[in-house]
Amino acid sequence: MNTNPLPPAESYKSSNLTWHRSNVTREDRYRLNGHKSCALWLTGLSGSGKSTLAFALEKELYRRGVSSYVLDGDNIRQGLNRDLGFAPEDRTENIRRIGETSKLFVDAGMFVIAAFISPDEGDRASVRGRFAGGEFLEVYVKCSLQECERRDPKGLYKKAREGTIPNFTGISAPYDVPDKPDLVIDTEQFTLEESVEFLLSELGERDYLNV
Ligand SMILES: Nc1ncnc2c1ncn2[C@@H]1O[C@H](COP(=O)(O)OS(=O)(=O)O)[C@@H](OP(=O)(O)O)[C@H]1O
Ligand SMILES: Nc1ncnc2c1ncn2[C@@H]1O[C@H](COP(=O)(O)OP(=O)(O)O)[C@@H](O)[C@H]1O
Repeated sequence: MNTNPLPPAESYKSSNLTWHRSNVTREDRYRLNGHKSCALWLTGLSGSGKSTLAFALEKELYRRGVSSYVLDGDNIRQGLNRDLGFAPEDRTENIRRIGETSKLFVDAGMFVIAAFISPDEGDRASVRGRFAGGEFLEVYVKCSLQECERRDPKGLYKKAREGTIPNFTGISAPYDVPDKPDLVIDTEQFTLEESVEFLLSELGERDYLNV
């Protein structure tokens, strides 16, 4: 199994590096956990339902004895990525770091549920490129801008319309609708429970939930 696609060497700031292999294989970790691992990458507008869906799915996986962990934009930006803002280059670095973090979780044999707007198709493709086939599923959390703005769970759209939040995705910054997502969850069509059930059944059918 190809577990380590490496980024191009010219992108490293350091030289004279050696890759150290673990004595524990991916298959060892799968056997220990009783399931495989995968990154579920949730992308969508603010208010589309990424966080709600991510944490509901995490809870259901937990109930089924499956190890998973949510990486959520709002949370990560208060810790690991607190040095980053919302300019395009900051978003790119945000997504790159989360892609690398997600890869560590998958290497460790866990499911990672990454909930980030991740508006740029190129940034999302770069993350996908860091994973071996089958280790990464892009999930488009689909919801119209109109409905996201109606929900406005944090009052951010209102502020963005008033001009107090610059570079706000969907209002004053772009969102690239995924071209070929692996899965689509339309949160205007399906309830939260239906969406979680759908994701669980997809993981089951794709044979991730056993060894
Ligand atoms: N300018 C601007 N644009 C978009 N979002 C903003 C902005 N400022 C703050 N927020 C809050 O930050 C959350 C998005 O962070 P992400 O790390 O997911 O963004 S990105 O992927 O780097 O585009 C986003 O969370 P979600 O609403 O859960 O998507 C907002 O709560
Ligand atoms: N079918 C649905 N799936 C997920 N969230 C929904 C759904 N219907 C309504 N909502 C609501 O939409 C809002 C989505 O907010 P949130 O999960 O923070 O989105 P995001 O993380 O994409 O910004 C929440 O208030 C949630 O209760």
